[in-house]
Amino acid sequence: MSATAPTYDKTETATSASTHRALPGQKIATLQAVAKKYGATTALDGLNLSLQAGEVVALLGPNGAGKSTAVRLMLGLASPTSGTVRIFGADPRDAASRTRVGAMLQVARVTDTIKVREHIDLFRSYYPKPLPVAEVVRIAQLEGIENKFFGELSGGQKQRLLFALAVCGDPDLVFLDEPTVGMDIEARRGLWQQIRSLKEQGKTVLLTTHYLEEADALADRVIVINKGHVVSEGTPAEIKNFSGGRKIKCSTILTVDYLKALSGVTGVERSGKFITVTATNAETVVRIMLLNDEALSGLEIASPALEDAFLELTKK
Ligand SMILES: Nc1ncnc2c1ncn2[C@@H]1O[C@H](COP(=O)(O)OP(=O)(O)OP(=O)(O)O)[C@@H](O)[C@H]1O
Repeated sequence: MSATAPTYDKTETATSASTHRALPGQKIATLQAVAKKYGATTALDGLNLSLQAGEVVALLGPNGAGKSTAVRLMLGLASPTSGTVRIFGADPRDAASRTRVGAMLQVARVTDTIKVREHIDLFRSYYPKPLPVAEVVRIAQLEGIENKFFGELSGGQKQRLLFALAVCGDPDLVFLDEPTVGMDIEARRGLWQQIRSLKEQGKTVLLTTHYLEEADALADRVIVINKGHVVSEGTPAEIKNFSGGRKIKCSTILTVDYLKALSGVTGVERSGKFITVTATNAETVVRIMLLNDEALSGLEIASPALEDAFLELTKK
C-alpha cells in the first residue's frame, strides 16, 4: 500500500462532534483503508472498520494483529501512515470529540502516589458533564478503597480504577483494551455487568480481549483482525459458523479415515480412546456412527465455540 498523507476528514455530517447523542445504528467511529507502519513493521494494513452507536463490539485477533494500534488511532494517540480515521465525524484529536470518549488502556500511565479518589477527581475535571464521584465509585466497585494510593492496589483493583477513569466523564464511546486482565472471576462478572449497563444507556463500547468467552458474552458484533486487516466480522453466532460445525466426542472403533470420508465432516482428531469429529451436520453423522458401532460410548456433542472459529480464521 502506498503511503499517503493521513487525512482527518471533518466534513462528515452524520454526527457532528457536538454534544448531541448519536442515534442508535449511526456510525460514530470509522477507520477507512488505514495503514500504520512503525519503521519496517506494518501494524495495520488497509484496515476498514466502523462502530455504530449503541453497540458493543469485540475486536479480536492474535498477539500483534494490530488491535491496540487501531484503538490508539481512534483515541488520537497516534496518526495513521495512510487512510482516514474519524470519531463523531471529526479528527480523534478534536477537543469536542475527545470529551465524548473514555478509554481504559493496557498500559495506562497512572501515578502510583496519587489516591484513588484524587485520580477520579482529576479525570472528571477533563469532561464537561462528569458523573458524580459516588456513582463512579459504585460502578467500578471501589467502595472502601477511595483513600488508597494507586500503588497500594491489587492488580484487580487497579483494573477497576482504570475502568472508573474510562467512564467517569459519562462518555458516549468507551474503549476497553483487555479490561478484565488480572481480575478474579467475581470481579470479571461485575465488570461485564457494568459493560452491559453502558450498552443499556445507549453507549458504544469497543472491547479488545483475549478471553473469547468474554467476547461471546458481551459483544453484539465481533471483528476479527489478523496481520493488520479484518478477516471476519459478524455476530458471535455468525463468527462461530466459521468453526466447521459442532464437535462430536465419543469412544468408538470407527477409524479416523472412515469418519473423515463422511459427508459434512470437517475435521477428525483422535486422543487416546476418544475421537472428536467436527461436522456441519452433526445429527446425521452421529446417526451413521451409532449404526456402524453398537458399542459407541461416552457421546457428547458441543456447539461450536468462538475459540474454534477464531483459530480457524487466524491460522494463516
Ligand atoms: N510503538 C511501536 N513501535 C514499533 N512497533 C510497534 C509499536 N506498537 C506496535 N508495534 C508493532 O505493531 C504490531 C501490532 O501491534 P499491536 O500492539 O497493535 O497488536 P495487538 O493486536 O494489540 O497485540 P497484543 O494482543 O499482543 O496486545 C506488532 O508487530 C507490534 O510489535
